[in-house]
Amino acid sequence: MEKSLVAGASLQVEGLTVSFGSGNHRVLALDGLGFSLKPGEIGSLLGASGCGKTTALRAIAGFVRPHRGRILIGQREVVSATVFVAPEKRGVGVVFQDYALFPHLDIAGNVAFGLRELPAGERADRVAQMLELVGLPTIGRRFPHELSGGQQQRVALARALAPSPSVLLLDEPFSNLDPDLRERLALDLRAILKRHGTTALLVTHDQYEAFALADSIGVMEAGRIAQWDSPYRLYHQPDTRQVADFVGLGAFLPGRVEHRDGRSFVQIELGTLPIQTRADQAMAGATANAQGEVTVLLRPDDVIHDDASPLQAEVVNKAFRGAAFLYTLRLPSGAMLLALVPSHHNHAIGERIGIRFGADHVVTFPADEGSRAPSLTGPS
Ligand SMILES: Nc1ncnc2c1ncn2[C@@H]1O[C@H](COP(=O)(O)OP(=O)(O)OP(=O)(O)O)[C@@H](O)[C@H]1O
Repeated sequence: MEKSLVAGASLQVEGLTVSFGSGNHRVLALDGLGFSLKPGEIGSLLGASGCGKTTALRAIAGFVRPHRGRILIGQREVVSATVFVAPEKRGVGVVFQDYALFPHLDIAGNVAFGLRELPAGERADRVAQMLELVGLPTIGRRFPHELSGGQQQRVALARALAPSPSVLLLDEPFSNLDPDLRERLALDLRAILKRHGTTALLVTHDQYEAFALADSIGVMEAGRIAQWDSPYRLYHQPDTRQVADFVGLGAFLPGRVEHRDGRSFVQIELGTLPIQTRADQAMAGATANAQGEVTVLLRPDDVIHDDASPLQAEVVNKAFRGAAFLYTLRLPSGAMLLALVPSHHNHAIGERIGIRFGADHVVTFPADEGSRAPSLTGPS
């Protein structure tokens, strides 16, 4: 029977500041970074290259000494103005990008590496338990070079989990794997971490990896958190245009906020969109200029294909996504839009199709300045 497993601890990071170099060559890698994870929660730091993700992870692990800030693991302060606990005393496990398995040790030897204090019998039980947990119960006698990349990644995870770390840190653990395997392993890893009750922090620049794995995601910009939220809210309610740009696909269209009969609306080329929630209303109020002009974010799933709609858009491009097509559409004004349409609606490039707005929320940002054209966003 499976032994009861130790749940993770909370992780609290406050005002973490790290810089490298000096004088003109000084780089501020972390600029007052703050966030927290509850015991058993999986968080992710997501951001473009150079935004400070790896430095954050290394500071939590204890490989980098911050200039300012505090880190608490559970109730224990591991970093403050007067405290610096050595990496090996923090109870933190790390899974690196390249797995870093020991080539001369077999798989059981690798997983047993952090268990030297346990008596041999208990150690063997724990290794078996961990290999079972990651779905590789029979490979203990093989060597790392005899395993696939995905299997090596699971062994690295088993090794990191074996000493029951209070917090597990994962540094782009899937980046060496092919894209199909990545998302599947991210989902498997989430199930394993949840079963184990491990608090974990993943750093990645791949939003789909973060979406598949994390309960909460912090989008980082220039060494700080731009928005810390659930994957759903980051996608549907981004606080800033930069976050909207970084997370998910979409289009930015010009709009105008109007008020009638005590209700607010946004007028865009797709029609008049009622602003339903107080949060959306507050955002529209805060972002509109004196003329009421705003920029409206439209995700591909906000745009519905409807043959009966009077608004027609031209198919400019299409990408088959299995269950759906991602269409790039040109509106009569010339503005571009993305639409996710069930794949039995197979339209040719150049065809005109009816569309309408189909979301229950409206996300607005300050209006584009001058000649800046409406644009598409997202990695694709
Ligand atoms: N040891 C170092 N010495 C000098 N500068 C460093 C050092 N480590 C990181 N930096 C700089 O600090 C900034 C943040 O780097 P970091 O590696 O944390 O970013 P990242 O978001 O993890 O990027 P990537 O996704 O490319 O790994 C970058 O400008 C980087 O060049």
